[in-house]
Amino acid sequence: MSRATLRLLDKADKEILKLPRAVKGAIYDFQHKFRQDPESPGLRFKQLKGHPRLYSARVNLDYRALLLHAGGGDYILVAVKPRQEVYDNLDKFAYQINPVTGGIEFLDLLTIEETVVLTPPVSPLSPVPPVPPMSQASPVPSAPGEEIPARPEPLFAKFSAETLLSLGVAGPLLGLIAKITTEDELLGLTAYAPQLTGEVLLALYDGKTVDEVMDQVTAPVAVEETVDADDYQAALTRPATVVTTEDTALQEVLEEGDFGRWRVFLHPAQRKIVERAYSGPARVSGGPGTGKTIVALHRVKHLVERLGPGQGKDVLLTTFNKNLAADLRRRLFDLAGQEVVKRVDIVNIDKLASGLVSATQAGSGRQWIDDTKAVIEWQGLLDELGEHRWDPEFLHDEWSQVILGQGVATRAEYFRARRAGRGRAISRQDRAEIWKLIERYVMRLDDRRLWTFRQVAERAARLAIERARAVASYQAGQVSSVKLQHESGICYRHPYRHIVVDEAQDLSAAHWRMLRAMVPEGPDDLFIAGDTHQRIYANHISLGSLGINIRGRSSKLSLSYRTTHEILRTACRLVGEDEWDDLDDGNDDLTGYRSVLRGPEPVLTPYPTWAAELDGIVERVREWGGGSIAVCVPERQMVAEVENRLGRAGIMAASIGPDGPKLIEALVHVGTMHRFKGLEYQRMILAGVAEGLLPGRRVLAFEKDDPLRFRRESQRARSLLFVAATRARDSVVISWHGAKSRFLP
Ligand SMILES: Nc1ncnc2c1ncn2[C@@H]1O[C@H](COP(=O)(O)OP(=O)(O)OP(=O)(O)O)[C@@H](O)[C@H]1O
Repeated sequence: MSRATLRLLDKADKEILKLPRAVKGAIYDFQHKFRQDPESPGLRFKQLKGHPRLYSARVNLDYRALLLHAGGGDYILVAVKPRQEVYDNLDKFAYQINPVTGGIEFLDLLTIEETVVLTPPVSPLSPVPPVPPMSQASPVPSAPGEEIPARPEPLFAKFSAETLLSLGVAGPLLGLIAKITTEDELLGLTAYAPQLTGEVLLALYDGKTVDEVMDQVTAPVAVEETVDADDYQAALTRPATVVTTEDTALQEVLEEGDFGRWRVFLHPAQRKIVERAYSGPARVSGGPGTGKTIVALHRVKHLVERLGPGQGKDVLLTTFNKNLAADLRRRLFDLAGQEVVKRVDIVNIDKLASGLVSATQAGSGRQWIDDTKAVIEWQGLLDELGEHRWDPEFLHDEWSQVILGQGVATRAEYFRARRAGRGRAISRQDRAEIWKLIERYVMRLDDRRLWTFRQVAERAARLAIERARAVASYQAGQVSSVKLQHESGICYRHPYRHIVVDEAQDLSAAHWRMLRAMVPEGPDDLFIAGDTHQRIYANHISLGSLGINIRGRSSKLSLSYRTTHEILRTACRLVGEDEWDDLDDGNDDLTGYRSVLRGPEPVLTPYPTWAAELDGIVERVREWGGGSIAVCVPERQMVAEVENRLGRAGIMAASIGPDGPKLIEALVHVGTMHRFKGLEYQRMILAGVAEGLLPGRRVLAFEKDDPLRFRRESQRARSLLFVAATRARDSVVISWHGAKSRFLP
């Protein structure tokens, strides 16, 4: 017989991971032999009685692999079980093409029933030892005269079988679902049920209506075409069939356990976004932990593979800071290997801008400063001038966002410039005054040989635009290639064929103008991942007005893979009822944002003083003992205070700098909320969440005089809190001293 393909089904790995080491080793040899020739006599490959598509094959003396035949030479590994268990339980295996999603599903009712009977631990991912199946559990006999307690109402009694099926719940599980009465039983079921069944049931259990579940959970993964219930070959190619690719090393998946799952099992909603062909710029949004970064990485791999062999760096992958860029590089390497990484420029946005500018020698001999230092310079200037009408942050934002961001070059242009999202309206007279102050400020920076990153980005945008124009003239045959001698070398094409952006919500207008000019307009040019609820720098932009038209090419992810349902619910309350933009001229919200993970409720703890709160942090860290722990605080000097207090208690702590944690192996990482962008911890303490700290006193000062600005700054403070709370995988503690922050429930 000819060679066969073998893919691993999502969730099958969870049971396989619990098998004895020797069996896992034998699976390695087995898959190799099977791919070479399934009919090889040693494999004892045979169809299982009563299951036209289900086969067994020998892994070793005692274990058999269960394989689902998808047609031709294509097989899916759905389970590995003790030999006798397979033959004794043939009626406990079921498979289908889900009529709603068109994806292949395998149901190991044996494992599911075992898990449901036991009241499992809180997390559905926790390993569960086997116990007798539900059908065999006998009711406890009651003593004579003792009242028989009423059996609780099954959780899903009010939903008809038709309703559940229309939402995509797997038919073979309906009988068991009808018996479920507790949350623990439900979590047991969702641990091994097909993904959509679990998501639908948990959403209903959490109180969503059938219509909401249809819109938010089912519709995003439903297929448009009519599903042929027997065409497994067609089903195999659909995003809803969650399997490894044919060439994935199964052994690696099995060895890495949960850590490697993002590489091989994309959620159908994620896979659709990764593989779609877009006619222009596309954007993916979604709450924290929904896998936007994972999707961006898979998208890069997809684009590089589609480009075919080549030498150059055709794809740019960029993000907000250096630390995140380093993480993207590591992950892309894990996902796609060196050959793909070689084709991708992975660099944070300011480095990309400064690289362009340095190549032209512009700004040489200058020191480049960040926003914090730039605001200090503003303060210096205003003090010298005795100017009190405008505050330094306002002027810095006005200059950065309106003037540099839009490439405004003259006073006249500034009078006409759009100030969308900048808060209070300003008069013509105000603009004239502000323009004068900005001229003074730029002169001050020049005198001091300083350059802000905002200026660098603006210069980079101008250079990229000039270069794009030159390329266009060359391509139109108007200029010879010799004339195209650019400061950074000869350019006869745009620097990149595709650009993928992560953490898009924090890029400035100048960054976007630069990126737009670095890739030719056309199919799949820009792929943008971000969440405006997590915007922690003051960059409000509208992609459309910057030449990036994402209309009709936006998608949203809503299932969090990171945080538990409980943390997510609290975090959403922190965000409040405000309106959030969608990076364009519309609004975004967190509708449908959910998690199938369960855990303890976040703890909210008041303290009388900061000293008492510091003691509380020490106690909590001691109680947790280990795992990855972080403490985040609203202000910089509090970082050192937490670090010192932990140090005095003999707990090794390290602060998080602009390039990430200074000592990765420290038990506790401590940082300001800004530093937690993109990071992930098992347990988090959010300390100092008090009025006057979050929102800070500076923000509170605007409450009366400038309500628009107050709203904007409060929104940013809320975002900080939201980002911090959603870094935690398992537990969150929020504490404060004095009056608790108005953002807390
Ligand atoms: N399909 C998947 N399978 C397994 N794990 C996943 C999957 N998608 C995402 N994850 C995991 O979920 C976590 C969050 O993913 P990711 O960082 O991509 O989310 P995000 O939306 O970019 O989050 P944030 O907005 O908070 O930065 C990561 O640990 C990631 O490995």
